[in-house]
Amino acid sequence: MVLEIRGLAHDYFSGTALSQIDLSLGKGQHSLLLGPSGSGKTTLINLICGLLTPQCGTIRICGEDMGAARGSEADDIRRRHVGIVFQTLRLVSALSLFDNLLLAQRLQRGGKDPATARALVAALGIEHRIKARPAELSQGEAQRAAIARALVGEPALLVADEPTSALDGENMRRVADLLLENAERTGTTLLIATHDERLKDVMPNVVELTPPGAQRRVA
Ligand SMILES: Nc1ncnc2c1ncn2[C@@H]1O[C@H](COP(=O)(O)OP(=O)(O)OP(=O)(O)O)[C@@H](O)[C@H]1O
Repeated sequence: MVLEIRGLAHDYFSGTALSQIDLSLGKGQHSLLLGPSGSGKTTLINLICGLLTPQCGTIRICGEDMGAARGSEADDIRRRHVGIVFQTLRLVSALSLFDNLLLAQRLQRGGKDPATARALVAALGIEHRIKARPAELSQGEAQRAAIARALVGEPALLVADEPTSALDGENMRRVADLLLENAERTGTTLLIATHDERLKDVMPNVVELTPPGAQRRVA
């Protein structure tokens, strides 16, 4: 299994954010993590990425125990196995699009592979913008750059946080297709966290997340 979550729960001082989450995704499987605002999507992503420590339950990524990992150990598991498309994209503003990709490769793989990075930007239709800085990109180009940055290290698991909520129907479809096509091309397992119900039409495998207390389906 690329991602295996069992009995995961998380409380903040303000109350319970997640309770009894079970989720398994194998290589190349894709799933939508669908839930309204406050249902715990970001909390779950942060737990999967090792940015939060689980209070209860287990998280394994490619067989490695992310839930028990601490600090640099969690960073290391994330770097080796997980690509993340953040809602706010988080490209490095001082670097060109291409240098953002080479930096991500170096951090994730310990070396650069310009040919792979170039092939990816070509596949995403932004090859002509590789020298541009993030501020010079359109919103759609920046979004594709963020997808390229997340995929360029060839992660086993790609996690995308609300990649489409701000987009109109046509662009929602484009971004979803880009994520799916590129994840399929690289054999990457894909988890999209969103409250955007429109994505149900594109990704049939849905894990519903509702504010704590409700039942979740095990994928
Ligand atoms: N750092 C925190 N401290 C206390 N409570 C928090 C914290 N982060 C989130 N929460 C609470 O936990 C619950 C789940 O929040 P979370 O951000 O995971 O939900 P979400 O589904 O990602 O929401 P949104 O779609 O609005 O981003 C909410 O009730 C939220 O108020």
